Amino acid sequence: MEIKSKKLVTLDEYIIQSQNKFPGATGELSQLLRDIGLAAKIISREVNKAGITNILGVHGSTNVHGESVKRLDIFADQQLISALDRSLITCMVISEENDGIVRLNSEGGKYIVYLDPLDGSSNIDVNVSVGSIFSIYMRQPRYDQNLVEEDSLQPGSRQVAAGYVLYGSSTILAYTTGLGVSCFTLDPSIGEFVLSNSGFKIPEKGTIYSINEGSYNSWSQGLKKYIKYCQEDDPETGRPYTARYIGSMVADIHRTLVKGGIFIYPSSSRYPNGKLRLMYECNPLSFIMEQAGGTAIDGKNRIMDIRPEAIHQRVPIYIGSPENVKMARSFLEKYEEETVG
Ligand SMILES: O=P(O)(O)OC[C@H]1O[C@](O)(COP(=O)(O)O)[C@@H](O)[C@@H]1O
Ligand SMILES: [Mg+2]
Ligand SMILES: [Mg+2]
Repeated sequence: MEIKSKKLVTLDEYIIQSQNKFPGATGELSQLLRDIGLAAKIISREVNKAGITNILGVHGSTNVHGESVKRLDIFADQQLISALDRSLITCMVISEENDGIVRLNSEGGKYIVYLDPLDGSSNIDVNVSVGSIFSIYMRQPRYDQNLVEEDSLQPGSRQVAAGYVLYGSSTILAYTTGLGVSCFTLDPSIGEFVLSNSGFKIPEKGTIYSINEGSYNSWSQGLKKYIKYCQEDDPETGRPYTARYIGSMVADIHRTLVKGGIFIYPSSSRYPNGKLRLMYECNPLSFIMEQAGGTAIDGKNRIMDIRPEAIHQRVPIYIGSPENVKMARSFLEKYEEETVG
């Protein structure tokens, strides 16, 4: 009997095939994505054996947001930065774990990379999925080639690529260069990310809502009414929406992409501008979401159109299936008008 096995396409092969479609491409962005893929494998290996290697627990420092840093946060940060530094393509990195801009050895490098090296750190010690997020920009062409702040503060619409790695029951890497979303699964037996889905699309509408309901009392009237709407019977299914909240944004967004629905991190009295960071959480995941056919807004406006003012700035986010986000927005608008009027 003839056994036909499906041809596996690895991340590296896929990146090279995609690059070959653009004869003028220098191959630098492809190299950068492969560097991130390599760092992701090392982080994945460490996450998987975290319980036996003494890498769990706190590092003892706090980051720029005043959050307690975990050892795995630092490990992931170092792996990603050194992978990016090796190939001399990236001039600077901005990471959740570093207060300022990290300048790399290649001052003339074309690319600027934003990183959330380990997303969902509060879940590390309890064996719940965590992730890494990356967002890639090009520096502006100019004669003096000086690195200036404006290079690091470009709106999300200028991202040239973005993606995430989810260290879950399997390790998944998803990325976009603006031509759709491609997903890969790490096959531990061969140590390679293997293509599992290209042209990934989110359902137009879903019946899952995802929000930390602990801060209910400080939500806006419109948000309270929208969540109440989600808890009532949906006219199409005859049932209320399902609530799901993991507490690692990458994992919550990955589920939203696969199943549809909405993920919300709103402003509240504790976090007047929301908790999540524009440049290394919201912009890259919004780019992925839009490329998969979804929507991402701050309550009113498109996340990727926000003009950033600071590298660690926060923003509220409503992200997911287009119909769900549209409905949430209409509730926010309606009740804002009533409050104002
Ligand atoms: O515990 P909360 O307030 O619901 O916040 C959860 C959110 O915070 C984050 O953990 C922040 O990410 P970091 O772990 O990278 O700081 C998101 O992943 C998640 O969506
Ligand atoms: Mg995070
Ligand atoms: Mg983090």
